[in-house]
Amino acid sequence: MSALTEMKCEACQADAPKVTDEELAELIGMIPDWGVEVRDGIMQLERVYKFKNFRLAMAFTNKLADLAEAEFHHPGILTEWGKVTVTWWSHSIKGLHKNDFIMAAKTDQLLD
Ligand SMILES: C[C@H](O)[C@H](O)[C@H]1CNC2=NC(N)=NC(=O)C2=N1
Repeated sequence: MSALTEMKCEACQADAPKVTDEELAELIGMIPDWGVEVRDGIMQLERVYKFKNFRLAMAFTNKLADLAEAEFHHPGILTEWGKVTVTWWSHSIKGLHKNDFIMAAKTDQLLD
C-alpha cells in the first residue's frame, strides 16, 4: 500500500498547479509501472494492463469506472481483447496534477 493509495483526490480547479519537474520525478518513482506520454502538448500517465480475454478486460474496466466515479476524476480507457490501456491526466489544467498519480496508484490496486 503506497502513500498515494491512501490519499484522496482534491477537486481539480482550472487554476490548480501542474506538478513541477521535481514533483514529477518523485511521484513517477512511486508508480514504476507507469510511463509519461505527451499528446497535443498535454503530459499524461499511461499503463497497459494485460488480461486473458475480453471479459476480464471488461471487468477491470468496470471496476475502474467505479473508482473514477468515487473520486470524480476520470481516465482515458481503451478496452480491447486481453488489454486495457489506462491514461490519466487532468483535463481542467491540461496536464498532470497529483490527483493523476493518486489515481494511477489506485488503479494498480484494482488488480489486488
Ligand atoms: C467538468 C469536469 O470534467 C469535472 O469537474 C471533472 C470530472 N472528471 C475529471 N477527470 C479528469 N481526469 N480531469 C478533470 O479535470 C476532471 N474534471
